[in-house]
Amino acid sequence: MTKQSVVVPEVAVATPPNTAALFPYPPPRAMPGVAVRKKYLQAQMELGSGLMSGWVESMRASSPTHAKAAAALAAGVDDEHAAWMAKHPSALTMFDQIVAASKGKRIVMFLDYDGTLSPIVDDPDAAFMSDTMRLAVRSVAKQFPTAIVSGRCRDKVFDFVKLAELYYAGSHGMDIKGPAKASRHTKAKAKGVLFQPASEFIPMIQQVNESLIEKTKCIPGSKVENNKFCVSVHFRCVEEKSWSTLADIVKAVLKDYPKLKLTQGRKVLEIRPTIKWDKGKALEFLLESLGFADCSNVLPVYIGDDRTDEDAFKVLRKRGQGVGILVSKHAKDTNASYSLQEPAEVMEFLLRLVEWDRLSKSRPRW
Ligand SMILES: O=P(O)(O)OC[C@H]1O[C@H](O[C@H]2O[C@H](CO)[C@@H](O)[C@H](O)[C@H]2O)[C@H](O)[C@@H](O)[C@@H]1O
Repeated sequence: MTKQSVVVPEVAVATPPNTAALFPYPPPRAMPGVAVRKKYLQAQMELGSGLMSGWVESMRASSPTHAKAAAALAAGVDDEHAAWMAKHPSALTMFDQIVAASKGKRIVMFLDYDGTLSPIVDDPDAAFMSDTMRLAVRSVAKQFPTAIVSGRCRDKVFDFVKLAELYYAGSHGMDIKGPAKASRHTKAKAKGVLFQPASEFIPMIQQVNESLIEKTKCIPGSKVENNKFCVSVHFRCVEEKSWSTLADIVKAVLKDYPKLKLTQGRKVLEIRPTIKWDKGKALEFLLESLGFADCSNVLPVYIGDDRTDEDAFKVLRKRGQGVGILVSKHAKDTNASYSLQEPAEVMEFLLRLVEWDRLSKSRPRW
């Protein structure tokens, strides 16, 4: 399988069955105010404008647990949230409509890790998944081909999930591997799949990682994480007054590496190769590997909580196919159609899906 063989289909956006009356697909944009503000912040980040205030504002916005977000909520953003929920209804409430859309189709599950299968915690090395969540994911993988799509490096996310029957796309999709253990979904060609479109960047990422470790030592609470094809600089435990200094340091290091770019996740700055590859491309690659390129009889379900998951939600919109579910307690501009509040709800959704599939005798089997 080569990178060239991955085709981004230019299909018209269609409406999945049984959902149109309730909410349009693709879903309407979230509140204009939020969308405009996010576009402004994104533009600043993408242009590398040097407007450090923009970076810091974006860093502040990177987690809605921030005191200002809480204050905004208290100040009556409830209506805004209700409006957002109407546009991105709970995947649990809309469960029947979601499964109705899968009639005659094979479901393929894509699951982000941090914030989706495990709760967000201060220490990235302690983001463990519960045993009950692991059992739920294992049950899902028995019924449907299932992939974990994470910003973490593949080995690390595997160490957390510990399920050999899954597909893994680590480093924001830049490191894809098929199941190590056979399952009834494992076709010979899909099992062997291994794709690393950014291998040439490994030495550069290693250099940047070392340089960042050295240069961020002066910022208490910061943490640099080597994710093999990308690097994460965490600021969750950094005092807010030091955020702009941290952003300055990261940007100064990156000046010497024009082939790397800076993006942002939940209280983390992410350094990635400038190649056109992301979680959305990984989703398409995996569907193709599973034999679903240009197929209408597949329903990809993608669940994620972060900005990087938006690339996958966008792909689903573009295909006019599939279900994007954002994990968030707060209103966010998103391309997902549905929402779930937290990992506990993700688990409930997965278990309902498994139960529903078991009881649906007429479902296509692998
Ligand atoms: O794509 P994901 O699986 O969601 O990975 C994205 C990043 O997740 C991790 O960081 C996030 O979770 C940490 C643990 O809860 C939290 O401390 C941190 O603030 C979050 O940003 C991971 O450590 C990063 O390397 C991933 O890029």
